[in-house]
Amino acid sequence: MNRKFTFFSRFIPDILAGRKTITIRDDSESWPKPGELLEVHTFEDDRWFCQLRVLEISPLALADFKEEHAQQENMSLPELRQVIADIYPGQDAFWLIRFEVTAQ
Ligand SMILES: CC(=O)Nc1ccn([C@@H]2O[C@H](CO)[C@@H](O)[C@H]2O)c(=O)n1
Repeated sequence: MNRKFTFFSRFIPDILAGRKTITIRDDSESWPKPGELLEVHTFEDDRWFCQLRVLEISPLALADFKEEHAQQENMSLPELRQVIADIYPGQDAFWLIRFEVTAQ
């Protein structure tokens, strides 16, 4: 049984088109392992929208966010910093999860 993972629905188009290939999460979502398949649902209404394979999970501090990470989110670096500050106010230690879409 593959585990469930959620994204805010505003990111669905970028994920399905392969423009967003990473997500940055806190410790509570640091459990995915490379190779694992995730059944991905919307955060808002729990609707399945794709399956992802985890390619990499690695620690990433706020101070180490780079343009390269923003590109993999299909955002500018200031946008990415703002998104993270909105979702995770006051936090500075994260996990980078890199993925590929395996079904949609
Ligand atoms: C419950 C909960 O935290 N859900 C999240 C958390 C994060 N993200 C996105 O991952 C990237 C880096 O965080 C950004 O694109 C975020 O918007 C998301 O879609 N859903």
